[in-house]
Amino acid sequence: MSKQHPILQANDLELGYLKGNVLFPVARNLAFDLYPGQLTCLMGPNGVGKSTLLKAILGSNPPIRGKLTLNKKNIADYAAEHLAKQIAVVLTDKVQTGNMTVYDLVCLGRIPHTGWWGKLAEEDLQAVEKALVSTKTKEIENRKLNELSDGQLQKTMIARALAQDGEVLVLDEPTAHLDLVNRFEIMTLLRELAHENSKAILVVTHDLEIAVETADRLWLMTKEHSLVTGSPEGLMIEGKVNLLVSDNKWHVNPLTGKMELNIPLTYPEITGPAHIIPWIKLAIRKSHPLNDMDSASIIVYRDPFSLKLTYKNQDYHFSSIEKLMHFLKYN
Ligand SMILES: Nc1ncnc2c1ncn2[C@@H]1O[C@H](COP(=O)(O)OP(=O)(O)OP(=O)(O)O)[C@@H](O)[C@H]1O
Repeated sequence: MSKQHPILQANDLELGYLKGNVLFPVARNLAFDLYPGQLTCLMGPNGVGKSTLLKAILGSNPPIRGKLTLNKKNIADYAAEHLAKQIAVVLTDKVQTGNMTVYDLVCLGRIPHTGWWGKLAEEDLQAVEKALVSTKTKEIENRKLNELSDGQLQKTMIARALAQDGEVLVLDEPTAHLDLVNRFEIMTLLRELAHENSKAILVVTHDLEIAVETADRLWLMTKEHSLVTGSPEGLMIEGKVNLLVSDNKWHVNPLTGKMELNIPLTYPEITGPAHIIPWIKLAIRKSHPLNDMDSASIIVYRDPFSLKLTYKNQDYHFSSIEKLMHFLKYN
């Protein structure tokens, strides 16, 4: 637990949209603390109100009721230009500035300090340089934005937000269009930035596995329970990550952190290397398993790989997991 004080705090928060005099409520009873030096991931099903919460934090959709403070002062009481110096944001929209270079875009992060037409002073140039170096975009600073891969563009957007040099960094699904390695890289980079630069970083993501691996805290947002917060490890141990799964067809496996179908199933006794057993269980789940599997047993042999299934007092040998799956499916 951080010894630092929370920078952003909410209590009894209610969020929604006013259209004329009609209120469309989205979420209520939200309470949270966001700490500097930590990476926090906000997760929840589509439409639950994550972007609405980000808009409230950014001051663009004020709460219907409740308290939302930045450094103990109501967000609603900040002038827009002052809030922009404190909170930097990376949204999902693609930037339409193809002809601009990485360096130019990162310089735009200084606008809250210099104004649109302001000249960059020495301190601004230093902030830009630091942002380029810490996001590892220095080596591509002269590249045009329309020549970048999605991963490079996302790092550049993060560099721009960092150059802004606020205490809080808010990102809406920064890994949505990225491949697996880049998703881990971006989240690891955000974790490093939070820890090394003492930033409070709040990321909306749907990627449970990566969030569990990289975040210091998770905020789980659901219609029924508003916001449940804690360390990923604690929420896994208590089974609370299952709050993300509203459908009773699925659950999060507490051993692997992965989503699994809820098939009531007893597995055969499986003997073999620990890292192979979950994959054999997955193969069994996908193969419409035989009756009485609990009385069966499977032994896994290595070098060369093979499997022995003992079922109803008969032994069956398979040289691959696919052959075992075929047997389970068609016998
Ligand atoms: N400008 C708006 N006016 C009225 N209702 C809105 C507005 N923007 C969003 N909503 C509604 O508020 C609810 C929450 O939307 P929000 O975009 O915050 O969800 P989300 O959790 O970010 O979803 P997703 O994971 O799909 O991005 C939805 O029912 C949505 O239709």
